[in-house]
Amino acid sequence: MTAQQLAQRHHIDTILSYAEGGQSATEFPETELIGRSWKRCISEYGLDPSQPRSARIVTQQTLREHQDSVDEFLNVARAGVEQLYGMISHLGYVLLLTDHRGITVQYLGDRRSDRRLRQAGLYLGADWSEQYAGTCAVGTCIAEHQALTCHRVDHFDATHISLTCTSAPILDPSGKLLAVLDISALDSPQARYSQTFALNLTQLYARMIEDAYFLRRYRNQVIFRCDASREFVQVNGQYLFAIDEAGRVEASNTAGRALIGDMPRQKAMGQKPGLTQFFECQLEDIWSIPFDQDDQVRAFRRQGSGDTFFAALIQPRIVSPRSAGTETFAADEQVPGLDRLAADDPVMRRTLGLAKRLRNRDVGLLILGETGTGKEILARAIHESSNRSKRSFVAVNCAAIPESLIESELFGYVAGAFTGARTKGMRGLIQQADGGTLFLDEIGDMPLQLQTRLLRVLAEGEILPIGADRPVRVNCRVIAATHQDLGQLIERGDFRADLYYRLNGASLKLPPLRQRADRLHVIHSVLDNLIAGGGLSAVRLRADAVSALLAYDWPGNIRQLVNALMFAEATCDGGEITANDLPEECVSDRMPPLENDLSATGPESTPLLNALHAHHWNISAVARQFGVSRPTVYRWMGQQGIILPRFLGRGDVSGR
Ligand SMILES: Nc1ncnc2c1ncn2[C@@H]1O[C@H](COP(=O)(O)OP(=O)(O)OP(=O)(O)O)[C@@H](O)[C@H]1O
Repeated sequence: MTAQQLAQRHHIDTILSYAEGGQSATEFPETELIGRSWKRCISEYGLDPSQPRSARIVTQQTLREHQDSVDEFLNVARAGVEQLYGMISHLGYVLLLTDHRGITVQYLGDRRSDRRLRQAGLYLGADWSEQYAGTCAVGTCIAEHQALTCHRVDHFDATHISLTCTSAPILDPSGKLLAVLDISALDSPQARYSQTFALNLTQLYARMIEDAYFLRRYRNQVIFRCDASREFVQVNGQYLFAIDEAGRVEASNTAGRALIGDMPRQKAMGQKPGLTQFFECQLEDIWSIPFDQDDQVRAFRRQGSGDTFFAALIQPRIVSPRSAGTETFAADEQVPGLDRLAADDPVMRRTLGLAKRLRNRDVGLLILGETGTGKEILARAIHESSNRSKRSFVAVNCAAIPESLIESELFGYVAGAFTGARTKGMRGLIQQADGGTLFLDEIGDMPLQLQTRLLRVLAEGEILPIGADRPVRVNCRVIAATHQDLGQLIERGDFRADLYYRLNGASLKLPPLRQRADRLHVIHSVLDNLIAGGGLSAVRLRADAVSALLAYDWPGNIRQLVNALMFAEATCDGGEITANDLPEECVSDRMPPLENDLSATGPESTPLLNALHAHHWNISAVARQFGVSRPTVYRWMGQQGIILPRFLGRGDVSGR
């Protein structure tokens, strides 16, 4: 008896003993999956391990029928199959592609070993169904819907125990098994782990072929392709969804189905899941992804988990009348002044989309966001991209003007209106914004009685300067902003609900920097702006600095980022900012104290006054010195009775 015959005899004994329960399934075979298959072979298919079967090759006629049933798929799979074979042929592997019944419909192997391969069933037309061939990679993959390696003695049939075979399933867009990709070798090392790489490679190619087929099947529909990696989404995005014009998912690849759940079941129940159910987005967010531009990737946050996914749209090859309807949404106008404020953060995109649509309408806009998130920058950008851009943008910080002066500042006064008034009177800030935009920052700090007057301006389009007997018509667009919860202020009776509704024609949310998916873009654009504006010399950020900036929490948002970059530029050497050059709080694990954690009134009034003097009443510089926002400094000043010199009509100043 040859060594091979001995090994086969031993294998038959092992399986017979297993069938009789002589060996426990945990000892042999090595994996549960193979054990299940052996059981099926014996009890379901009635295969006899002592009767090894030669390979079954179907007739030419039958083969053609099997090939014809997957003709379109074979055309798509060809390139992937040839590429994979190019990688493995020199290692002694052959490649089989079978249909869902296990019939080999495509085969690539070494002609020099033709006879041996044919004998082993590694050949075109071979039947690798579990029912016929017993436990084997293809058959067991079909039965279990799972990729696996069937290594040597894992095979049921003793004639196969020198083979190592690895298979992965390929599913159609509805999740049904379409084909099996297999790579097999006539001889292999004993150790099963020698095939780990084969398993990974086969799974990778099975997925690529499956995706290529999906793209082919849905080539006339818009495909929403997404991935957790921004860089990979366009080359190899994992998740594919064919969508209709309402953003409903018609079909998805295996990964996509796993991501959004059991689609076939939902479909059977007559529900077509919409992408807006799975991502925190509106339909416009999806259709605003441009098809034909370099930067055609957008970030989306998953509902619930908040995980970020990056998405691109693949344009249909033929624009059907149905998908042509999407053009109403795709008309995502480019407005450079607004577009430059964000890259692919979903909240920012929605905010900017709304800002674009409303920039030339006279609805009140309310910008909401933590301190330093760029509320004033956004208001300016809206003004500059609107048809009011030729006229003034007047910014009023309601927290910065002492309550006693805010009325005259806003409404102006006529000559001789009150003692101390300028002899010629003064045009108020509202009037200065005539034809342009009035930006009311920190609107939550506006005194109640002035809220009433402001409401009248908004409702009637006219103001009554102090001391005037006739109102003056003004036509200004009002944009208000706050970091406060106006709802709470209204409940406490500190803010008028009617003014709130008048100001809040639409609210534009600015997310905190730490939540923005486009933080990298913000960091570079802030740096570029500072350099272009002459505020910084031309420095570059080293990778460790970028990592630290991306990881930090930014309680002071973009303003704090501006300060951190200015600090780093002043301390760095050789035109390169490293992590070591950043302010300590940005690189330490310790969270910097939040502004609110600082004492309510800030430093003692002497240090505050000293700082104001030292910085010539430059509030931004004082805010930087204490590491807080400008409104906080104004709040401290208000609490300590310190008034800006220009409000006192003097060159220098002290407390009240
Ligand atoms: N997109 C951006 N690109 C570059 N710099 C920005 C951007 N957004 C904001 N900044 C900078 O961040 C700082 C804070 O911006 P801004 O004053 O608009 O914030 P804010 O939300 O109005 O602050 P506050 O609530 O304190 O009034 C400014 O120096 C501004 O120039």
